[in-house]
Order: sequence, then C-alpha cells, then structure tokens
Amino acid sequence: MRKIGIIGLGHVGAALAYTLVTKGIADELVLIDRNDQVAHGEKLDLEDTQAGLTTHTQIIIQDYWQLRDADIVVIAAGNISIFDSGVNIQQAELRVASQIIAEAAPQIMLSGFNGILLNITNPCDVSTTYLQRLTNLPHQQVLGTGTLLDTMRMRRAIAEELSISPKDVSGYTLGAHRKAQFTAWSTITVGTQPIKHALAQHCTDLVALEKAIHDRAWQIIDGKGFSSYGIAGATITLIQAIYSDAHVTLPVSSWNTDHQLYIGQPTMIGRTGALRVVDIDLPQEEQAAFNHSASYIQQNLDLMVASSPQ
Ligand SMILES: NC(=O)c1ccc[n+]([C@@H]2O[C@H](COP(=O)([O-])OP(=O)(O)OC[C@H]3O[C@@H](n4cnc5c(N)ncnc54)[C@H](O)[C@@H]3O)[C@@H](O)[C@H]2O)c1
Repeated sequence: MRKIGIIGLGHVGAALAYTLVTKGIADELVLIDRNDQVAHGEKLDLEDTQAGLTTHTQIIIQDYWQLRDADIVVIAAGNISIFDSGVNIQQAELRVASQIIAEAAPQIMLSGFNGILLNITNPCDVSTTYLQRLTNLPHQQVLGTGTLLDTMRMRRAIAEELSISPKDVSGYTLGAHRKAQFTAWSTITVGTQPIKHALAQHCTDLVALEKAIHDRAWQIIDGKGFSSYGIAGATITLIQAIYSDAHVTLPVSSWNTDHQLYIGQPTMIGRTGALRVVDIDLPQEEQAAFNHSASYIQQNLDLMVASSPQ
C-alpha cells in the first residue's frame, strides 16, 4: 500500500491531492488542514472524482495518527493571503512557516512516522532546515522541493527560446528557492552542446532570460493570485522518484554538510529519500552565488528560530 499524507490543503495541497488521486499514485491519502471544513470538502470532492476512475484511493481526514505508517508526508501549509495584506511578505512568511512547522512537527513525530518528509512551504529551504531540526529525522528522510520547480521553469524557458523540447535541456537552477536562486549556466547542456554556445547562435540576452525565469512565479501570482500546478507537478516527480527508487538526480533542497543547512542542490533520489548529494564543480562565480544563497538561508533561519512560538 502506498500511503501519503498532505498537511495543508490550500491551492497547492489540493492540486497535489487531485493529481495523486487521478494518477492513481496513492492507495491511501491522509488529508490534514487547520480548517476542518476545507479537509472535509476536499475529501468529498476527491471521492466524487474517483467515481469515474479505475483506480481507488482511500481518503482519510484530520488524523495525525494515521501518518504513523505513511511512506511520505508533504507539508504544503501556508497562508496565501499574506500576499494581499500589504505587510512585509518575507517577515510574514517566516512567521507563518515557523508556526506551521512548530505545530505540525511534534504531531507528525508523535504518530510514530518514520517515512520521508517533503516540504513545500515557503521559504522552502529555511522551513525544511527548521523542519528537520524539530523532527530530528535523519537528513536523508527530509527534503524540500527546493529549486526543482525553478529548474523546470528554466528548462521550459530555454526550450521556448530554442524551439526545442524542455526534455532536451539538462542542467540546474540552484541555491535558495526564489530570492537567492541562480541559473547554474555551467551545468546546462542542450543535447551535447553547452548552453552558451546554443544560445549565442540565437543572440540570446542571458541576463534578460534569467530575469524572465525568475519573474515567472510572480507573473503567475499576479495573474491568478497563487501558483499551484507547477509545484504540484514537481512534487509528483519527486514522489514517483521515491516510490520507483529511481536513483535520479533532482535539484531539491537537501542537507549540505559544508553549510549545515538545506539548500537547492543536485541530489540523488531513491526509496529512502536523499541517497546522496551529487558533487558538481561550479566555476568561481557560480560557487559564489551558491555561497551567497547559503548565507541568505542562514540569515532567514536565524530570524525564523527567533520568531518561533516554541
Ligand atoms: N516551494 C515552492 O516551489 C512553492 C510553490 C508554490 C507555493 N509554495 C508555498 O506553498 C504554501 C501553500 O500555498 P497555497 O497557495 O496552497 O496557500 P493557501 O493559503 O491557499 O493554503 C494553505 C493551507 O494551509 C492550511 N494551514 C495553515 N496552517 C496550517 C497548519 N498549521 N496545519 C495544517 N494546515 C494549515 C490553511 O488552512 C490553508 O488551507 C505556501 O507557503 C506557498 O508559498 C511553494
């Protein structure tokens, strides 16, 4: 039986739950939200969806104890309304995330859970570091989605620029998801060709392209008020890599021993979570960007710990 829990059933958690059910990826799905009515409504809606499917997912709501034998628990809780509140978004996100993790971590661990924790909640790398600290699960079993979605966006943007498939673009966006992420151009190839050669033939402005990749999330949020399908798709990729013991390298937020925190870096994913960080030799300016990202995460982690309700 494949059992998955989702904590937080807003735009992101609901999109993920829907995809897990319609793709038949979970046999049991535990749905938990601070708001009982939301969890109840999602359960009913997903059960209706299943009436037309050939797969079946048992849906259980509002029961942390049910997480004891879950393979994977995804944290997708948050409060999207902070984007409209006019407050300092960065500070508000840190406060909201620290409350969520301080509330969820002990309940997850009290259940006896010993599977893989996947964190989506922003600020993703900071929250994932804090989550591991509070659960004390082995680093291998705690992951954040990190720069996986940003890497998908980067590959899509380059593919569009070159009129090719995103599947033919390999390489990574790395570092701290969103504010301090960077395109690791040295890692990117199109077929066997380094990306800079391919883009030079198109006279592409790399700075403008990187900005467009970075601004994509805000364009989505400006348009529909939140972003959900991209991150749900990225999380499904990660969940399938875990279940199939894929040994595939994905740019997720995993434990970095040098910096002692979670950060977006190429990580081999398999049945037990993060099998290992895949070493890459970055040129000096990209290594500096990575180190800057790590400092950014550390500063925000200090603020999160300081604002923690515990
Ligand atoms: N990592 C990424 O790439 C990425 C991409 C998109 C969104 N996100 C993040 O995902 C999170 C969720 O976004 P959203 O748009 O779904 O938000 P949302 O406001 O629509 O939904 C959040 C849900 O979490 C629930 N919740 C809040 N605190 C809770 C708690 N302590 N326990 C259980 N449930 C709780 C709320 O009741 C709500 O239903 C945010 O932090 C957002 O920034 C991350």
